[in-house]
Amino acid sequence: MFTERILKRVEPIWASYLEHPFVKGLGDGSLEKEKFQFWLKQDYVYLIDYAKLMAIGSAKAPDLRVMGIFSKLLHGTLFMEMDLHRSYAKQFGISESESEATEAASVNTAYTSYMLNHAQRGGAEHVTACLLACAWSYNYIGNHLAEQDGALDDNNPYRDWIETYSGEAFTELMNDAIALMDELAEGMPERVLADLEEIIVKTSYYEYMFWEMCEFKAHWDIPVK
Ligand SMILES: Cc1ncc(CN)c(N)n1
Repeated sequence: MFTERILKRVEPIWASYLEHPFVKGLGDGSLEKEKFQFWLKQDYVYLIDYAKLMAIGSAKAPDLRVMGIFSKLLHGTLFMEMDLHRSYAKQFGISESESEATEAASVNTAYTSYMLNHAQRGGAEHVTACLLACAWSYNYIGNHLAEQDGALDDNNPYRDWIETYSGEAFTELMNDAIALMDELAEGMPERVLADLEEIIVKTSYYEYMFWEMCEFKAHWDIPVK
């Protein structure tokens, strides 16, 4: 299976997320509120562009069934995953319009532009490669954090985050994305598989950079005089 080969390649990158202070802070509840608020707003606009990937995937789908899979992923992003953000935003005093109007920071812009560029230039298999690390690595993080002592205690403010990304609904979407990747990669020449692998590795690096961006609340921080 193509995704088995992928997992071997990206797991060391994903393991580094578990050591990242932002991710550790989600797990033990020590993450500063301001850093989480930064993630919440940046991730909201990230997910708007991420959902557009699936709309592109639907348009490029080889048949109605695959079109339906992209559409399910799109619906899950807008109305399941983003509900988590809306619920946290309410808790943290951020309005929906403020979240939606957030200016994407530099790393966020680079990451979504990278994915949308490859999705527009390639076929449905490239679109799927673009969205895979995002879904899969959050589930990987959610599952690891859920196993940690105290992570799911009532007094961890990030418990809902961990429960969502390790939960059944998100796992189902991730499994759909993995199965779709394997199906579309089947029979593709090595040249194409190498391109797909490159996209998944690069998006995995972008995932790390996104955590780093949120840890330092980095925006477009160039000291212009
Ligand atoms: C940056 C990022 N990467 C992944 C996910 C999980 N869909 C997310 N919400 N945000």
